[in-house]
Amino acid sequence: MEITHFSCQLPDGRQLYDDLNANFADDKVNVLLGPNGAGKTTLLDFISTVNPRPAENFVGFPDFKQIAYQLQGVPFMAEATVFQTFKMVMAIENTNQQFSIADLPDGLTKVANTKFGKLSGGQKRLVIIDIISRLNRELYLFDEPESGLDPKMANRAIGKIHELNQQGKKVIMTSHQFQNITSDDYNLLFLENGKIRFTGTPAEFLEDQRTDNLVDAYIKQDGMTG
Ligand SMILES: Nc1ncnc2c1ncn2[C@@H]1O[C@H](COP(=O)(O)OP(=O)(O)OP(=O)(O)O)[C@@H](O)[C@H]1O
Repeated sequence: MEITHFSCQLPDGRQLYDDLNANFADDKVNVLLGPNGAGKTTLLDFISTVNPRPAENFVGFPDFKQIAYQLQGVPFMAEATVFQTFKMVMAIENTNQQFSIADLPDGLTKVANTKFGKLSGGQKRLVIIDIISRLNRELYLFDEPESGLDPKMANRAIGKIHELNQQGKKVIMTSHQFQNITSDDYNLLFLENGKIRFTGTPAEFLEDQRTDNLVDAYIKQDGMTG
């Protein structure tokens, strides 16, 4: 999957993307990094076709029916319980699986009968990530999946995303909490001032910025064009 020579201006005239080129690895979890307002979420909107996706600039991405997208917002009914929400999605997906409370992931069984609207922000995010991970798609997009999660749950969310990729699914996520993303199974793409400024593994990012700390590497990269 690649984006080639993509430019886009915002309605107020700001140049959000300026001849942007990006290469996404199929066999790694792609992590879009970059400062607030750089355009990470909007890029996921284009990839997912929430925003119309120009075919000449977006090459090798699956059709929207083959994409699952975890938006930052909350897509489920406030009045349905967690268990009903899972059951409903499984029924729509036509998986023909029997789904019981015991099938809910750790951390959600105790709120199985709580209404979705009454969950905490982090619990809502956990439900969304778990449900999305159960869908059968070619490409999964996650927008700041660890945001608002406690460290244990954040690790679990990242673990699920990593597992999807290990099962052969393509994954692109955005993140501001990448300190624990250190293995070669990740492909970092640093977006800033309209272009992808760096692409490579965490180890390559550290080497590029001559440091042994990913946050330092991020700040140094940000300082180069910011
Ligand atoms: N349809 C739109 N109309 C006007 N401005 C828009 C539109 N879509 C995006 N923007 C602007 O584009 C910029 C990039 O937004 P985006 O949400 O993609 O950034 P981001 O990198 O995901 O930021 P963050 O890390 O803070 O979530 C913002 O300044 C936003 O206001």
